[in-house]
Amino acid sequence: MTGRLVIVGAGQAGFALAAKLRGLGDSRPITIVGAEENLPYQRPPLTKKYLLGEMAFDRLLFRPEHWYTDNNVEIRVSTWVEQIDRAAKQIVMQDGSRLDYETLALATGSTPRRLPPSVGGALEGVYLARDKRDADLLAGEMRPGRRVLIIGGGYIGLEAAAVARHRGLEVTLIEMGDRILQRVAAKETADIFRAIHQKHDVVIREKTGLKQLIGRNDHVTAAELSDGSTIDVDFVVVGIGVAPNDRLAKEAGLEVGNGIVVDSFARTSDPTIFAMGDCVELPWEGGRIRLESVQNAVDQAEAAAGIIAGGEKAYDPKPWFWSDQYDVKLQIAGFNLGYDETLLRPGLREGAASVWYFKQSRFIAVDAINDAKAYVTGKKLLETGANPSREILADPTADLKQLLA
Ligand SMILES: NC(=O)c1ccc[n+]([C@@H]2O[C@H](COP(=O)([O-])OP(=O)(O)OC[C@H]3O[C@@H](n4cnc5c(N)ncnc54)[C@H](O)[C@@H]3O)[C@@H](O)[C@H]2O)c1
Repeated sequence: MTGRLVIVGAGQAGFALAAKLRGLGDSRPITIVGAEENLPYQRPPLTKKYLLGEMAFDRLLFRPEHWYTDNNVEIRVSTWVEQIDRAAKQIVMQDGSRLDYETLALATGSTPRRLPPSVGGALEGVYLARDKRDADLLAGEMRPGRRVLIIGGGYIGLEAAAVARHRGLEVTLIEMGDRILQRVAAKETADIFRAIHQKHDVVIREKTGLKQLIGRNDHVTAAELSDGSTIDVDFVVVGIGVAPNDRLAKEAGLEVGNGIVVDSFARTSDPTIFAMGDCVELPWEGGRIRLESVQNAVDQAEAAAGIIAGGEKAYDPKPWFWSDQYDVKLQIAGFNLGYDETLLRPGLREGAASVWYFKQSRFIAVDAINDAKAYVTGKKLLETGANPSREILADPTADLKQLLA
């Protein structure tokens, strides 16, 4: 029988790899090792329905416990991997125990950036929003009338703001960049989301960073902002980005850039070690990128499963993302890296719109806001490589179907 596949990381990518291999009929022994105490679960609802209390944790699990036994997938939770011993083909746990592998897969994900203790990051009442534990702690703080400061105007910050308003909290969100969503979306999309949050009484302060958090008895009570103002707060949510978990790979001497470097077959610089998901840097249009998304974790892991099982099909990323805030659904198809032109298309229904991205006149991505038709059309165009007519896009009464003719 083929030797053991060890998967380090029990998140979306690690689970998808094991599930796909079994789906392909591959029966080699598999062990998934994860630092969290839970069976693998979906993270996106943690800042949406789970945080709102509208979804029980059981519904977040990818599979119930018996799936792992039924499929001969050993799962070791609450287990921290300390080192990869490539010479011995073993991983080394924190307690010194070792596990042999024939093939190793690193699906270690990413870690949220923390506020340094020098600015009050270690005070009580300062939360991240990454895993179930964070979401449970945050949910306990979300009571009507309380004042929350959200640091960071990315998806974490905006989704947390929407939940907090839903729960009746007073919300201030600060973004140190020129505008919210600067890393991930165009100005037009940011303008729409700023207006939506302002309509829901979120105070959004852009070009405003944190000077320091102030505490009493070790608990945060106020925040001094970069513009010299001070606001009183009951607790703080930090959503200031993530960094790839590439330490194990780096220390094992694998090639690491902005994440673990892999080829289109999810292979690292060691042919017996694969890597996938948030922790990797992968080939993209002649360069390399890191994609932080569910789509990438699943699709890359599934492509890697094909390779591990003996196939030859390379991973060709087809990025898509989504975000839910209030009653607004943002769906993104494509990846807007390096865009030099955008087109805002108002939707026919109130509150619907789409932002189309171009790079050197080539269509590369669309943000669809409450506009499923724009999303589906954009996705299809990207699949076929067709360039949409600007005239049709710019005419809100034109049927997008024409673009696919
Ligand atoms: N719906 C979704 O797709 C979704 C939802 C939640 C999280 N995520 C993912 O989770 C990861 C983390 O999200 P995120 O929102 O933390 O990251 P992000 O990098 O997208 O946004 C962080 C924001 O914080 C700002 N910032 C950084 N330091 C700051 C400071 N000291 N003061 C004020 N602002 C500061 C940055 O300028 C940036 O705009 C990302 O990969 C994100 O895409 C995705």
